[in-house]
Amino acid sequence: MAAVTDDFVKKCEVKQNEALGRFVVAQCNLRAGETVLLEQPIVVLPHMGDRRCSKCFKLTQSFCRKGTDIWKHYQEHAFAPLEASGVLRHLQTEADEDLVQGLLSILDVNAYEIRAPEAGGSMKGLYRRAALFAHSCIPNLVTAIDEERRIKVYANRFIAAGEILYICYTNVLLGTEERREILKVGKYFHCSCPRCQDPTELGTHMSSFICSHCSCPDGFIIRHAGDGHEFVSNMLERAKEEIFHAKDDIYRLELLLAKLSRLLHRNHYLMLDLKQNIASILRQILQNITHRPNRKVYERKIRLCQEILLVLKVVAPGISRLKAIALYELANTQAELARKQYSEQELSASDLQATLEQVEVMIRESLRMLLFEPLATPEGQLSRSLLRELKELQDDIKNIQESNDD
Ligand SMILES: C[S@@+](CC[C@H](N)C(=O)[O-])C[C@H]1O[C@@H](n2cnc3c(N)ncnc32)[C@H](O)[C@@H]1O
Repeated sequence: MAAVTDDFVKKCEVKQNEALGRFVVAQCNLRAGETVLLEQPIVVLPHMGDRRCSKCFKLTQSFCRKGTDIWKHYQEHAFAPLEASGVLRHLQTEADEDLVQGLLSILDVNAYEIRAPEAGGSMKGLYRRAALFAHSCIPNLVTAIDEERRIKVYANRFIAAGEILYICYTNVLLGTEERREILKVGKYFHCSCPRCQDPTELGTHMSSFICSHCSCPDGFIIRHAGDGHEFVSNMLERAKEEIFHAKDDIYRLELLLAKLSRLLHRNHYLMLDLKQNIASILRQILQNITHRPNRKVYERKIRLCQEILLVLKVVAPGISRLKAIALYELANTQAELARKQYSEQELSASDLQATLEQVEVMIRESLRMLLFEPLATPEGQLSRSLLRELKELQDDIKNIQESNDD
């Protein structure tokens, strides 16, 4: 039996209908950030093709599971009872491709992606209760999985008793057609959440094109899901390939952004993808003091973070990890630029103070969202270092104020 806290039993009710199958409803009002579930996985699986140690879950060249505690545990609690019951003998003759495929698809539909110990790696975990939450592209829950592979599910906004609890099975920064395709292929349903039904994607235009037939400065064509024009699909595929091949070449990415800005709305999900890639390369440039970046590099990163945040505020309302990180990136870059300008005497002490005070507001907002993350996650760790940065920032502001007063 998976280890769970009482939260789920007290705050949630499992219901069932034809459209969603089983789903979960709030039994009481829930505060933003309130935990509804903490649960250990019942099964953890490597990604297809990966070989991982069953004890430490690190990638391994050879299987090293035999003899570990988990091996003995499964031997005692799973293998031995199955063997004693005679089920295995039955499976050896009856288990066919359909059965195996069926079992794997049950795992795909219900399992959560777990970050593996090494950077960029991932595994899958099956959680008995967390698998019951329905999906929406504007969810009211956040999920976080810590280093012990325990899942925490919490409200991203106030939720009234009786509301259906939704997580997002896909990436909120994709366009409707892409999100729907992922859900259809991986989860076997057609999403008809309010965002999917709105061709403007809540006014963000994350799938819209620039209108080439008129000269209006803000003319664009809204793409209705399932439009299916071949030349549009081909054009998007080509753009995806070009983004892929540009890798982390910032000049190619900027050129591509300029080129695609004649075809795609500035908030189109491919434009956002490019903007995120460029912002992350700029972060590396700014972190490397030997680069001695000029003011334009800071300003470019600030602009990109602002543009990404404008979209995130709509598609990820309430508490959001993505929004918290983008806000922190923005705040951090603004503070660094202001300090640089002050040291080069381009900014007065009072202007520096005013900018740092704005930065403090942003860091507080970012922290407010990250504080709900479990400590044993990269975001939980970021929240702790943000607490330290906030303290240093406040000391800085105080010092500047005192020297201004003198
Ligand atoms: C992780 S399971 C959720 C629990 C599932 N409803 C059950 O009864 O076990 C995912 C499945 O739930 C259904 N589902 C979840 N969210 C849905 C939605 N927004 N619209 C339609 N079906 C949904 C789909 O069948 C999907 O494959």
